[in-house]
Amino acid sequence: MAKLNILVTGGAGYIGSHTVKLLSEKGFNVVVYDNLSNGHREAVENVKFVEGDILDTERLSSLLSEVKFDACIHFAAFIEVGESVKNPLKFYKNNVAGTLNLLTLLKKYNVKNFVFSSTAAVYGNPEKTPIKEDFELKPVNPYGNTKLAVENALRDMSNAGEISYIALRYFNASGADESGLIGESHNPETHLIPLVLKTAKGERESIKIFGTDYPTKDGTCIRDYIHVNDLANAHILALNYLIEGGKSDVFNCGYGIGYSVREIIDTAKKVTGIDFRVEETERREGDPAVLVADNKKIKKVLNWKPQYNDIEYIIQTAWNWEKNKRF
Ligand SMILES: NC(=O)c1ccc[n+]([C@@H]2O[C@H](COP(=O)([O-])OP(=O)(O)OC[C@H]3O[C@@H](n4cnc5c(N)ncnc54)[C@H](O)[C@@H]3O)[C@@H](O)[C@H]2O)c1
Ligand SMILES: O=c1ccn([C@@H]2O[C@H](COP(=O)(O)OP(=O)(O)O[C@H]3O[C@H](CO)[C@H](O)[C@H](O)[C@H]3O)[C@@H](O)[C@H]2O)c(=O)[nH]1
Repeated sequence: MAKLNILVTGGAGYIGSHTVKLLSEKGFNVVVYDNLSNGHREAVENVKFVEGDILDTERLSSLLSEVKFDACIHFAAFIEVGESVKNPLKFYKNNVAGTLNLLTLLKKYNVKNFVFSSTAAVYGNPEKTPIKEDFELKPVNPYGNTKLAVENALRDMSNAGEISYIALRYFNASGADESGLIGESHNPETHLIPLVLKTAKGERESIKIFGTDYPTKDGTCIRDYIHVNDLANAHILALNYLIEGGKSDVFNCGYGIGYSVREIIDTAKKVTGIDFRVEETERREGDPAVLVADNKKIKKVLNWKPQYNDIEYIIQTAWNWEKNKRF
């Protein structure tokens, strides 16, 4: 059977590059389309790479007319919540206008299957935990609003028969591939685990705990950290489901287990064997106290099975990467 052609926007980024590696291993023919605004060319050395922007209609059209794609997995976006509050237009332009441009061209070239990177940020400050997909969607920052806007567009397009899509609402992506060849490398880095490990490495003086007065067991925020390769696998399952004719849907991606900021720091000290400085500071604006996924739906419908659900393994793989980063 001929290999299926998959367009991966933002494939040179953190989650994208792990998914691209798995797609290649599973026998898909991958083309990465990325403008390298935050991605790394070295992260996708073994697949076809096109440097381009999702807002660049000409470049994208030329690729779509050259290759007949069976599906698109769309990671390309700006991701930093704090920056989205300061510069919302930049986020609406890239995450919403960019995605609408991509969807317009996919429609023109008859690419009907679409997997979208959504986020737990669409839930805002949920009243209950764990969070189910049918909870109210009320983002508390522009980043979350841009992701919800795209989810809405996809639902309406799907209802009109224009597309079949899966939106995956990621909780906290973390860890790195065991090969040590790819891993998380954001600039600036704002995510807790890489920042903690940079502190262990001596690259930063201390790790700051943003808020110790949350209504949680130890006063710090709780998150659901999912290994990036379990997330990558969710994309493969979503893709196969759509290709086999599955109907459009939305799924949480998380383990359903929460760890506090203090627990992450303690585990990092254990895994690295290094003691480092921890500072307790004010809350960071807009951080919900607890974000933990109810993952029953993705397990049931896509038969997703977590393989790396172990916080020590997650931090160990992130540490292996952090010590020997290639980019
Ligand atoms: N990291 C997380 O914990 C997390 C959580 C929820 C959702 N997400 C979503 O997952 C996706 C991937 O996140 P990530 O952590 O891998 O981020 P990342 O920044 O590492 O990857 C995003 C990639 O998209 C590219 N890109 C951005 N704008 C582009 C454009 N206009 N045209 C072409 N390429 C463009 C960047 O160069 C980068 O390679 C994003 O859509 C993000 O919103 C991430
Ligand atoms: O130096 C730091 C960095 C983070 N934190 C805390 O650690 C937790 C995790 O923070 P991250 O920045 O690593 O991740 P977030 O939960 O804020 O956000 C991530 O997951 C969200 C979905 O849950 C969104 O998708 C978002 O884009 C993505 O960055 C939060 O309580 C945060 O306050 C600290 O205490 N100190």
